[in-house]
Amino acid sequence: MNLFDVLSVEEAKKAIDDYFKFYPKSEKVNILDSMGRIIYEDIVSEMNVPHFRRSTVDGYAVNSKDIRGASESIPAIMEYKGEVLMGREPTSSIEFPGECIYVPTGGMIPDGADSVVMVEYSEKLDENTILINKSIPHGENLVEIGEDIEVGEVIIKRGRKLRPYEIGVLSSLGIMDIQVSKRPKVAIISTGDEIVNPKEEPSLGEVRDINSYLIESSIVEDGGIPINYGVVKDDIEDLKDTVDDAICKADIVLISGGSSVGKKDMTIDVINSLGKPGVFVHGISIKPGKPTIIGKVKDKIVFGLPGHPLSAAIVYKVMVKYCIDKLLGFEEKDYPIVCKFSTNYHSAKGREEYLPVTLSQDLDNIVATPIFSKSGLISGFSKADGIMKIDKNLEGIVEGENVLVYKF
Ligand SMILES: Nc1nc2c(c(=O)[nH]1)N[C@H]1C(S)=C(S)[C@@H](COP(=O)(O)OP(=O)(O)OC[C@H]3O[C@@H](n4cnc5c(N)ncnc54)[C@H](O)[C@@H]3O)O[C@H]1N2
Ligand code: MOO
Repeated sequence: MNLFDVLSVEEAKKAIDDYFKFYPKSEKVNILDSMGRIIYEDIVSEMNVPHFRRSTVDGYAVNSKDIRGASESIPAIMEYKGEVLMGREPTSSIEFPGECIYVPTGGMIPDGADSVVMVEYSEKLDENTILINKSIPHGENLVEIGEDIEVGEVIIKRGRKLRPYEIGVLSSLGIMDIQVSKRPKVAIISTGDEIVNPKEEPSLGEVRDINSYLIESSIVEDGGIPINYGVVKDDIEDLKDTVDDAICKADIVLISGGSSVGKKDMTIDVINSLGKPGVFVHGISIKPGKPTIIGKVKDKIVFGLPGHPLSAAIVYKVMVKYCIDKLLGFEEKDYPIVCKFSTNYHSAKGREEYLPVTLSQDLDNIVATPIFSKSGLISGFSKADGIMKIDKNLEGIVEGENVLVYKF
């Protein structure tokens, strides 16, 4: 890899777009299994919600003209025409002038009424007479037909990540099954003679596998299905067989470690040996994560992630998630928060830098404080509240400057 040949993040994404057309696939799920999934098609309402006029209070349904000017000293005298039962159609309407009907919260408004006076502003004079001592405008305390959702309205747009609110909307429309994007399968292979299963006690020179756990969890968080191959030692034939198998089973293949220039760094050779065009990116101007590899084999995208855990995590977030989102048909709208930076910081000009930060609140601002961590260490991210992106054209940030932080 030549430092002068590395691509910017945007150029690397453009290269991915040139080599791949990702098409989301869909499957049908029950709405209770759809939390966090990406909806595959627009949901158009076939009905009005509510489909009848509904009271939002316990009170008397009236024609607002009848109680115009009513007050405690001069109440409106109304004829009581009975009550609406919950969940039932009213058995009568009200006539103008002078009639009212009792309606419970959520009850259907009888014809002839245009508003509901809360029961607190009424007094029962006798079995047939109600005094109303408050004037309210037309439309007060009721929900009109279609006020929530109108027939023909696109109520959930394709590509939205489903939250409890959308699932509530779907149930209000009686839609119990929906098409969502299929979860992309993402294979993760950790490489390195020194990497041992975390259940084992590492000898001197060995380290426990972090990356396949870190990346598997990230894949789950982002809506993919992880296929974890665990650790493969630095044997080119073993690695080729494992990557070949992963290419058949997964939509995206991640190989962690072996992306740099050491004599056992064999990711490039493995990708190139399995099919054309092979590797098309080696090196991205990003910190951490520079020695990233991206290739294409049998129409599948294969990433060589740098072995350092923080580098692998950043490259996953910036590049791999980009592909997962495309396979899901999801465009994340991520709104960073504006924070004051707590110190002076010299950044790597020419490389887009990602810096973990902790957040705190002073009198006027949210303050972002960097966590100085080497990319080979893991604990930095677990202490961080978010991550800050420093533009590749900046030489640094000065204390008190506004910065944008993406919360974890
Ligand atoms: N001469 C150069 N050396 C290095 C360069 C360079 O440009 N020239 N780049 C450095 C950078 S930056 C990074 S990042 C790393 C990337 O290295 P590799 O992708 O080849 O990864 P390894 O050498 O296999 O591992 C690096 C480091 O990370 C540890 N590691 C690997 N996998 C795991 C895992 N699954 N769990 C926990 N830790 C893991 C590994 O033990 C090494 O310590 O190269 C620099 N070198
Ligand atoms: O790119 Mo390395 O990922 O800086 O540590």
